[in-house]
Amino acid sequence: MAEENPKKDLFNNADSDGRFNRKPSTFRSWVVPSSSLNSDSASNTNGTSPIQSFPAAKGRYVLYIHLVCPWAHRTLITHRLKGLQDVIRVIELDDMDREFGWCWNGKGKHGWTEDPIYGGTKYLRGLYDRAVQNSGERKFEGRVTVPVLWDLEEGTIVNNESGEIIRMLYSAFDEFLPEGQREVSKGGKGLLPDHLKERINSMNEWVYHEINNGVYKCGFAAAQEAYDENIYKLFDALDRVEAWLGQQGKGPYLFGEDITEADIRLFPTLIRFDVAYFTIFKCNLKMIRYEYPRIHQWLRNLYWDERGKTKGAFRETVAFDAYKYGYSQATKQKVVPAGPRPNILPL
Ligand SMILES: N[C@@H](CCC(=O)N[C@@H](CS)C(=O)NCC(=O)O)C(=O)O
Repeated sequence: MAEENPKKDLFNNADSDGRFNRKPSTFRSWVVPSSSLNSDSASNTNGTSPIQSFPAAKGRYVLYIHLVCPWAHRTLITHRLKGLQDVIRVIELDDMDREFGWCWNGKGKHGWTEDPIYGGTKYLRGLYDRAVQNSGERKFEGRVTVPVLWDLEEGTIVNNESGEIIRMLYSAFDEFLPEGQREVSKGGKGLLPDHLKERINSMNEWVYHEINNGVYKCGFAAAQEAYDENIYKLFDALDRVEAWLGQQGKGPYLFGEDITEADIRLFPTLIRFDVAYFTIFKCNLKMIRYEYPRIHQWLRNLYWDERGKTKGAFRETVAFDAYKYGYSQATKQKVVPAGPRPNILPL
């Protein structure tokens, strides 16, 4: 049975030295506002697929996600925060097969058992194959990851790098949104305002390496040295966020009064922390709820949002039970932990 004895086990996440190394994403094109479309293609720096510009359009693009994945989660939060529900359709994968990867297994709210757009395949891999077949290859040979921004018109993947997808969602589709929801109308209060861009970029850098990806370097470590090398860096970085929130003074968000990209990128990791990374990924020197009072407050402000700033974009995209199950599955543990309870404390 494939589940018992896969030819290639996708749940073996560490390299031969026991370390987890996240590979660069393969598809790196951009959707741009239709008015600024430039037909030139530049060659890609990582030598994979060429970088192209795709015109923004309503109903043309689809975002494929899985609720467990924190990288997909940031795209889902942004999609919801921006109010893009009628512009970009979201399709949820509901399971992971050890040999063939992300799939539809009838467990999602729609009960899909195959790709709801093209049919014929139950695996996201089918879409990756379709994307490369358009450029003459037979099969996609890299890692099949979520999120994916798919173009229905050209039948290809525009981009599968979450950090880039969220940046497209901030403003590329604004022409289809009411004036008040456009990034430009928000001035200095947008998701990535000019005056904060440099500081946000520099925070992204360490948060990505030490926290977003740091939890994976601990959780997928298959050698003691690999775990030891990363666990202290992770908690040093969390200490740094705790101190950061102290210096910010008024908060309640990482850069003050308004939600920015920095919050969107940190939230998916920290909402999973106590319920999955602490228990299943052995990121267990401290718990957010007991040992990081400022981070805990920041997290609950976003989740419970009593100020009406989030439009439910954070809380309604969270799936605690899926995290407990999904990370247990990804680390080949047969038993799913029950706690901690509650999944998140009230404000
Ligand atoms: N750089 C990518 C990483 C995405 C990623 O690694 N997603 C994971 C799920 S959390 C995945 O699809 N893993 C499947 C695999 O590597 O086989 C991004 O940020 O979009």
